[in-house]
Amino acid sequence: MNEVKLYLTPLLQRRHTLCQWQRSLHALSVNTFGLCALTQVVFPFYFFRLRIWTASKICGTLNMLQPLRILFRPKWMVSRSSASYVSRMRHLNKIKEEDEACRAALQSGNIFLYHKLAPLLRRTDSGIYQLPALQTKDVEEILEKLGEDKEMVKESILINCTEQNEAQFSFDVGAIEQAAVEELCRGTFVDLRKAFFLLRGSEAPLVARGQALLRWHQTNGFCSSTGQPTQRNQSGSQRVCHSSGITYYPKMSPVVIVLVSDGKRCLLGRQSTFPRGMYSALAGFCDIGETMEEALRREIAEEVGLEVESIQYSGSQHWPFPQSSFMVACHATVNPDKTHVSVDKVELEDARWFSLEEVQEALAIKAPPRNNKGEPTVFWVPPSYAIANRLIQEWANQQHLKS
Ligand SMILES: NC(=O)C1=CN([C@@H]2O[C@H](COP(=O)(O)OP(=O)(O)OC[C@H]3O[C@@H](n4cnc5c(N)ncnc54)[C@H](O)[C@@H]3O)[C@@H](O)[C@H]2O)C=CC1
Repeated sequence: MNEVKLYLTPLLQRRHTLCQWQRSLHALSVNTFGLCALTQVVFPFYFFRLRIWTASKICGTLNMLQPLRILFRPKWMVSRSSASYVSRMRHLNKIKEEDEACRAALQSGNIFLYHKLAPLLRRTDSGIYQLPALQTKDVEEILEKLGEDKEMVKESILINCTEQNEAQFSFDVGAIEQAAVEELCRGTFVDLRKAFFLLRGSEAPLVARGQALLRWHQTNGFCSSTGQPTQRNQSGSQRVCHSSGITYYPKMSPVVIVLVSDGKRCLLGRQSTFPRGMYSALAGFCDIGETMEEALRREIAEEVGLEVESIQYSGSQHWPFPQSSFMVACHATVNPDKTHVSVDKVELEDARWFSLEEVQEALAIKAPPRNNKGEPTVFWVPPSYAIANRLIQEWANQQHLKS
């Protein structure tokens, strides 16, 4: 039930980003070259290479003159100085692995506060919500002011590091009175689902990552083999049971999410727990030992009784609700002569084919109109931060280019 709430207020605007156009052109180029063979998956290597090619088409011919080696690099490696990226990743890895280095990094690092897994947000004068990054000494001061042991700050969990190599940590103050911390920090602890709507850019994935790590530590305090307490390393990248020697690492459950098309329409489904009128791409957890392609084909067969003919990788996303999932997003096609949908009513309330016009209308909705009970009254799709939205947007762009 909670899961549905994240879709209630789609505040963020959908943007036709360069990436989306690149992906659309990429998809079109794949079709043009007749590469819709059975079970075709575009691996990240090939995918990124084509993305760079399509970006060059859009931006003019200049990029085409880049040295060939650039063509084999992902986009983020092209747009950034690789030296700074490499040094940042090496620095991050060092503080992740070495306790002493991590303790030193914490002294000058940034800390994001959570209260019982709800992140602290601060509203700026211009009404924008931000994730306040506190310094370690600030957090120590807050703890002391509230009569707590300032050493508690050492329980912070490493999340990432900034472009300036400053380490970023998450720290849960759930044992302390919420209002007192909010007052001292001039902020509010907000449920993560709401925070996802309020934050912009890279702050949403960052806050989700911080929460996912805190949640994992809070629920993995004991060894499942011996029942003994597990001990974390300084960065929080692992927990060890010294009795059995077992090391535990934070985990994500792989989920495949797929937008099925018959060439002209796309298939969307809804669960009974979704808000009224909302349809999404079909998703399902991978079974152990399955490949992504096997999971995708199985889920589509189980949920809607269709056989997938071709698969095209689109992208991925860490999804923190209700617990960490690793969403692998794909487009898939079915034979246009075999499109009869038979819905598994245990899994889905409904699934049906939608035309480009219907999808475009749904994508244009910022916030669905509601009846007097507050229920949406039209067909709408998940908000832009969900990878389902990206798949639907990509499909619509591709259809638009085809027509
Ligand atoms: N980011 C996005 O755009 C979207 C994300 N999702 C996410 O994808 C995931 C899967 O979607 P649904 O299948 O609709 O979810 P669901 O929550 O309806 O789960 C379906 C079934 O999978 C099983 N299950 C639950 N947790 C599992 C786990 N960790 N490993 C293996 N099996 C598990 C349970 O039997 C459950 O009934 C959910 O976490 C959902 O939040 C779904 C749609 C869009």
